[in-house]
Amino acid sequence: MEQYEPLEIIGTGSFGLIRKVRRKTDGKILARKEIDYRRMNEKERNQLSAEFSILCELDHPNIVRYYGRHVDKINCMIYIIMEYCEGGDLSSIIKKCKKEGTFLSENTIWHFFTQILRALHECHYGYGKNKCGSNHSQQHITILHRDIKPDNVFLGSDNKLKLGDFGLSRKLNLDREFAQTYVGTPYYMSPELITESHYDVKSDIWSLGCLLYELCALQPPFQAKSQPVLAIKISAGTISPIPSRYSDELYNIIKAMLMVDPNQRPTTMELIKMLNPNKDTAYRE
Ligand SMILES: CNC(=O)c1c(C)[nH]c(/C=C2\C(=O)Nc3ccc(Cl)cc32)c1C
Repeated sequence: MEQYEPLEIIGTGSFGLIRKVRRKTDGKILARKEIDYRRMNEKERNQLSAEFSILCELDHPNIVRYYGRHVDKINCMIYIIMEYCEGGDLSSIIKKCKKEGTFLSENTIWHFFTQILRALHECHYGYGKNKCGSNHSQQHITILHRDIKPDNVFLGSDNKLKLGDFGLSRKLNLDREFAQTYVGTPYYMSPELITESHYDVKSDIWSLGCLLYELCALQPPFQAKSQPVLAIKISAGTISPIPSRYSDELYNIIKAMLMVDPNQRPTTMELIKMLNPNKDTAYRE
C-alpha cells in the first residue's frame, strides 16, 4: 500500500524530481526525490547507491534529514524520502533580492554562512551515524559534497538552513584519497579541478567561498559566456569587490576561501574558529 499521498512537484534534484508528499500514517509533510532508474546507466546507479550510503551516515540540524527509500519495481522508480523544507532553496532567495533590487543584510549572511559551514564541517570531519544499520561502528568518515551551490541549500520549517542533494557527493575512506571525477556546477568549479580533476575537502571550501560571495554580490564571483573563458577566470582567481555595504571581515573570509592554492584555503574547523575566536563551545547547536 502506498504510504505517501503525492502532492505537487516542488523542484528538481540530481537524477530526478522532488515532490511534496503527505505521510498517510500521521499526515506529516515530507519531500520525495523520484528517480526513474530505467534511464540510469551503471555509473549513475552506482552514484545513487553512494548517495544512499552517505545519507545514512548524516544526522545534523543543518543537513536535510533522510527518512528512507522505497523501490517501486513495477514502475521502475526509486523514491528517497527526506525532510520538507518549506522555505525553498537559497537560489530563489537570491533571485528575489535581484528582482526587488535589495541585498541580504550582513547579519543574515553571517547567519546563513555559519549554518552551511556547520553542515560542511559535519560532512568533512563528522562520524558516521550508520542510521541504516550498516555494520561498521561509528568511525570518522570524510564526505565530499562536491556540488555546493545556492540550489542545494534549503530553508527548513525550523528556519534553519539545510545542505541537501548529496546526489554528487563522495565518501572518502582514506582522508587523502581523492575522488577521481568531478561533475559539479562549472561556475563553482575550483582551479585544481580545471588543471588536475582531483577533488578534496578544499574544493568544497572553494565552492562555499563562491556561495558566500554570491550571497553578498547576488552573482557568482566568476562568470563567462563560455567554459574556456570561465576556466581562465577561475584559474586566475581574481574577484571583484563585494558591495561596500559589507564588512572587510566578510570580504576577507571570502578571499581566504577563494585562494587559488587549495593549501592556503582554511578548513571548516579554521573557519569555525574565525567565526567564534573566543569561544571553545561545540560548533554543533
Ligand atoms: C519552488 N520550490 C520550492 O520552493 C521548494 C520547496 C518548498 N522545497 C524544495 C526542495 C526540497 C525540500 O523541501 N526538501 C528537500 C530535500 C532534498 C532536496 Cl535535494 C530538495 C528538497 C523546493 C525546491
